[in-house]
Amino acid sequence: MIRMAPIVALDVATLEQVNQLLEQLGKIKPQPIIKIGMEAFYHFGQPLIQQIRENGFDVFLDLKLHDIPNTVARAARVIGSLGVQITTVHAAGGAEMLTAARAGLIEGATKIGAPTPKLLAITQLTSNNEQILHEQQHVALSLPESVQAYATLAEDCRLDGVICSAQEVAIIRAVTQKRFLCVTPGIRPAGFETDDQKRVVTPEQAFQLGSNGIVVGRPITQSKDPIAAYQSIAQAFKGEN
Ligand SMILES: O=c1ccn([C@@H]2O[C@H](COP(=O)(O)O)[C@@H](O)[C@H]2O)c(=O)[nH]1
Repeated sequence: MIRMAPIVALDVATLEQVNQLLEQLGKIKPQPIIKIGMEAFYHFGQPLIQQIRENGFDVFLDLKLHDIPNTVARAARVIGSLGVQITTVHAAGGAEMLTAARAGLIEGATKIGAPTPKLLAITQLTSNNEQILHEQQHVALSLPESVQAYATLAEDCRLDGVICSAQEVAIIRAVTQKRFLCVTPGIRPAGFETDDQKRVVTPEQAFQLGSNGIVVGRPITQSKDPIAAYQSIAQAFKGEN
């Protein structure tokens, strides 16, 4: 089974913070994968991706595309040409949108002669729970059923995997091929604040539950010692690059 090194979510607001974290994380071997989300990308854009790649990190560009198929295909084409390793779309966009995202990504990557980034579908955000699903989204399925249905849809559209909570990995494995990836945010080492995350697990639990990769932000980036925080999480998850 693929076990990636923990992915660090670089959700910070200033270049000073970015540079400090990259300098610290650059000392770790194997180097973590760096996740650029909306905040960092909207602030610093493509030059930041370039900078991170030049520093030898793999990049997970987490822009969670969700729009009409044509718009998503065109955006994915751009993302495919950026040389990133992983990117995301919302499964809720439906089959036509997911297929368009994949096609756009392949086109963009082919244009620059790079490998096509892994495309992962967001199932249900780890900040959602049953109550939100039923009372605000008016979804009749249970949360695990909804996640499982989105995983099946993503696999049918030939995506590489999904973003889910490690709590749902087993039910996804029950209906997907072995190579299908389950990458899991909502990670909190024991004793940490859960913040806005609802479906949380510890790094140890994520490993036991069979997650292919964990995404960790605040427990590392807001730590007084990000290197020690990363290392302790990496030891618990036992990922590789
Ligand atoms: O369902 C999802 C999808 C994406 N995320 C992203 O992961 C990190 C988690 O950060 P923490 O600080 O460890 O909570 C963040 O960038 C989210 O955008 C997610 O949490 N859940």
